[in-house]
Amino acid sequence: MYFDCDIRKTLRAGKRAFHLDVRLQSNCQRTVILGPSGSGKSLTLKAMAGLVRPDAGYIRLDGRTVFDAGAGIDCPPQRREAAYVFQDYALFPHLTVRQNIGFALVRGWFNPAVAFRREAVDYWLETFQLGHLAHQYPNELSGGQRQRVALARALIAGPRLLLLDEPFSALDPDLRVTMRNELDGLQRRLRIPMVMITHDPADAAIFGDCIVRLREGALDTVEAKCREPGQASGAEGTAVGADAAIRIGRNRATGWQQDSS
Ligand SMILES: Nc1ncnc2c1ncn2[C@@H]1O[C@H](COP(=O)(O)OP(=O)(O)OP(=O)(O)O)[C@@H](O)[C@H]1O
Repeated sequence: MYFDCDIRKTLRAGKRAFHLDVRLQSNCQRTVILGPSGSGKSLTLKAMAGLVRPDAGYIRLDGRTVFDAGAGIDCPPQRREAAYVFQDYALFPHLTVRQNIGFALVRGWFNPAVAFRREAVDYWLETFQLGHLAHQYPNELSGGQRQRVALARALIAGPRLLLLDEPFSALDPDLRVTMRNELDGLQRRLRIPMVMITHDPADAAIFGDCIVRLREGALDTVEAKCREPGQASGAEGTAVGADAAIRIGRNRATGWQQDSS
């Protein structure tokens, strides 16, 4: 299983509470999470990355337990071997392209030096055709170049899972097509499993080996593209295909509710 999560979390803002209650396990190379705004997509992905701490449940990534509320396990994000790429890429504005990419290789409080050289950084600069931009800063890059830097920074640490939060939303339509094709080719080449949040049906068509729909903090539907006819699917079931299996859990009445307290 690339991931296996059973998480619950309640977030409160004033008198309202949002309840996330998601159980999901998948061995699909490419999983897409869809759902209306505010349905809990980012919270789910961030919980997997270790950026949001669930109140209860567990998270296993590639067979390794990175969070288990009952057992008191909560690996910090940098030890989860899952790379999270933010919607706005979250590059460090004061670091060059080379330093941004090298950041994941540096331990402690120090940023990589401007002249930071490592074979791995050179490899990713070349892979993403960023070599000629190595000394530029994020505000001197185009949207597509920034996205490539963010992906290179995510991949350099050799993650077991790539978590992408709307990776193309900041790009104009033409560039979106280009970068979608680039990521498609890269993922096929590296065979790195990924989970992507998107609103764009074109992303789901390309990357959705499994498509998970969330609604009001809970699982709504799951589709596995290569699902064999007649196999179970629904709120409690399993959809299994040739190389894809996804199991989905309860779909309780969750989401934004008036807090009665
Ligand atoms: N820190 C917080 N405190 C209170 N509520 C929060 C907090 N963070 C998120 N929420 C609420 O949790 C719900 C789910 O948020 P989430 O970011 O996961 O939505 P999403 O499905 O990713 O939406 P979008 O597509 O708009 O990014 C939202 O209703 C949001 O307002």
